[in-house]
Amino acid sequence: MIAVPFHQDPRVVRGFTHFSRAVAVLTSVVALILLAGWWWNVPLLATAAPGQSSMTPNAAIGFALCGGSLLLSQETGPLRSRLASWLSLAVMAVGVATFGEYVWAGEPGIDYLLDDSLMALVFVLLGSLGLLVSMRRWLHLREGLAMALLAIAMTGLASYGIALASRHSLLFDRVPVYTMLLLLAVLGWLSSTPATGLTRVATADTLGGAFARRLLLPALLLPVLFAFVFEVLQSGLGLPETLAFAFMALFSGAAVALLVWWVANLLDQLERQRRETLRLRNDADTDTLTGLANRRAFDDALANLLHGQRKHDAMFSLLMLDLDRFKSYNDDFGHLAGDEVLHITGHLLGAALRPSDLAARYGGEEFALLLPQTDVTRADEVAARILDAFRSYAWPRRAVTISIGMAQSAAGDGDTDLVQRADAALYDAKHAGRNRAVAATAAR
Ligand SMILES: Nc1nc2c(ncn2[C@@H]2O[C@H](COP(=O)(O)OP(=O)(O)OP(=O)(O)O)[C@@H](O)[C@H]2O)c(=O)[nH]1
Repeated sequence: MIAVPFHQDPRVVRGFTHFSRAVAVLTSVVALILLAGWWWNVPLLATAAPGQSSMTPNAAIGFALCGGSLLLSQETGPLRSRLASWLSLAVMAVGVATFGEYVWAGEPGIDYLLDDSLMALVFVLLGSLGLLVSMRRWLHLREGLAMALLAIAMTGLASYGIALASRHSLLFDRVPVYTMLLLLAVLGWLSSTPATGLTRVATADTLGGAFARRLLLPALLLPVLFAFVFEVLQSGLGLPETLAFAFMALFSGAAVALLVWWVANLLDQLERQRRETLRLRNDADTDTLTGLANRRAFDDALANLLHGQRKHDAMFSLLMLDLDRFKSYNDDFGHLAGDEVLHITGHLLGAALRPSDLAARYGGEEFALLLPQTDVTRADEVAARILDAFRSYAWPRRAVTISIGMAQSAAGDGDTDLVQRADAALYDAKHAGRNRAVAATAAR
């Protein structure tokens, strides 16, 4: 399979970068506010969420450093990226210190995310992720770290869903603020390199990109919803466990079906848009009388093939074709009859070609064929087929013939060289008596 490069949507890439910066600022500011609240013992600021205990310094410092590192990692310049790496190292140090406190201090002098050791792990992972992103190293490892952190944050959020449904204290204390900061920080790090790794698909200007942008967030929220619904069924409504499971299975199925329906709807909408765009583009590139490509489309295709010839030595052939004594046909039978001949010519040329070839109306009663990866010997066979098709066609008024000039592309061809060679060969075909094909090399 040919490797086709990824195409990013620049607006989406900018959006991801702005999101990442906003996350960096938000994380730092929230963490600093909570740290100030803890320092001056302001209950309102120190409290992570109503009714929950305060966010203590380790977590606040860790998130503040993480936000700073995320902000600096997006700036260019070796000094800033080195500073970003150091800040991420400091985040790891917060994790290690937290773990030390947990193991050796005996009493937890710190607050915790899910519990002490898990919070320590979170900061070690978060710091490692930041360090690797800042250094632009080991893509797969850092994405593995991001996924692990995302799983921790999602577990926290799911537990929040359960707590919300049962209205009792949270499964993991102080989940909302910590978990939201963690979730934002991970998404912020992933978005900070929008053109690499997993994020690359979400910023692509393709169908896959559109899906990823619309569906990833709802998919991430599903576990929270599931946990919430299950708890409502069991504790809120007091259903027996079996019944709660049965309803849950029903709910999961319905949720997945809804997601599939959403995907199908999106696919349908995007496909219809794509077809309409193709139709408009096709209309703009098509000659209405003959149904062949118009001059503009021919010029584009020729430029592409010439580019391929220069870059990759990809040879192709050009055929210039001109109806014989068409003026007298018009004079004898009228312009409309002449138009009919042009229309039939479009059919005959289109039928003689492979899907990869291009037949165009070059202008008036002159046509051009582009045959990729075809040398002049093969082009001669195509020309013979076209001449035969013209000879054997049951023309309505009188037989119509066509003359053909052929030329093969060559290294060093400029923009007009090939057309000039094929035109010269066509001129020779006319002068040799018409109703024939002449190759450019023979013509010269
Ligand atoms: N009906 C019709 N005629 C066209 C169209 N475009 C160009 N023509 C006619 O095509 C004729 C071309 O004539 P010439 O260039 O003198 O060449 P020819 O009579 O085909 O003679 P040779 O090319 O030497 O064989 C002119 O009479 C144009 O009016 C078109 O869209 N419809």
